[in-house]
Amino acid sequence: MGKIQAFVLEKVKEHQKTLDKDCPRDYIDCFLIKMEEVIYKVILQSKSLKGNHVWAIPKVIQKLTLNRKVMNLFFAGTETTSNTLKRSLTILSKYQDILVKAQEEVDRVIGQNRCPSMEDRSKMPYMDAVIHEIQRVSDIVPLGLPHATAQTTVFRGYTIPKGTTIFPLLTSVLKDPKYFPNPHTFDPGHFLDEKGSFRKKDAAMPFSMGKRICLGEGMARMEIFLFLSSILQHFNLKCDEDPSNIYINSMPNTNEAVPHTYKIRFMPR
Ligand code: HEM
Repeated sequence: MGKIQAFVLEKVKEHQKTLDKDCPRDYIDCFLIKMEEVIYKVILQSKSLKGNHVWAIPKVIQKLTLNRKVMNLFFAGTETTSNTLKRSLTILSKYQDILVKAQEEVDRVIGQNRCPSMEDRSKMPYMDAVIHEIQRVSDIVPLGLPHATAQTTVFRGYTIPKGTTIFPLLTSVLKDPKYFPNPHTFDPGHFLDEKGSFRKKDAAMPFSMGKRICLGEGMARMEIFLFLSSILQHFNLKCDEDPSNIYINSMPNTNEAVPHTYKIRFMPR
């Protein structure tokens, strides 16, 4: 944790040194520009103030907040995607028939002579279905993130007082047999219609829903598609375990959906 914090601090310092206000490069630059604007305003408004004016600067714009926000993005954006990719490799090593079918689609749409791009996704319904099903069975944020009721709310006859902490259990939807006939089986067919076209399902919500839906959904979907397509384009996946001994559910007693670990060999195709 300390190491990541030090890394983030160093990055913020680097950004400060090389900041060009007319050409912000990323989130840190935009935050620093806004912070300066606000600090300048505070100083102008309070010429009579002496010493440290930090207390007068809204908390949401202080450097401490920037460090925390970058840390949040770091955790929210790395562990989630890498966890999903780890699970993808395990699942596809277990289900070799599905791996081969996805590779056939990669070969047909992308071929071997160029890198996958996001434009390919709409032409790859099987791969799309495989990825949606990986995210559904993996269910990596089973409890969702805690929210609170903004006002007293009546839900299915229960009165929930204002300010009550709510955990929107994503598992209850992702594994709901009403929407997914074999909820505990890995089956890309959950997301395909009779013609083999991709079939969207509202109940597939690994990124949650509503106003606070995952901020990185688009980025995560892009990363997972590009990583997996590139891997399948160039490699077969082999695990030394017998497929019946490869477990795709989370480790028991881990609330953060920690996957089982296997050694998987990447064999050039
Ligand atoms: C497979 C990948 C990912 C999954 C499954 C995932 C899932 C989630 C879930 C379930 C939430 C809670 C939403 C809620 O409060 O109801 C969330 C929030 C969030 N995620 Fe992700 N996430 C992923 C990747 C990412 C990436 C790549 C980023 C950024 C680079 C990111 C940034 C965030 C942020 C900032 C929030 C908080 C949003 C807010 O409170 O308004 N996530 N994510």
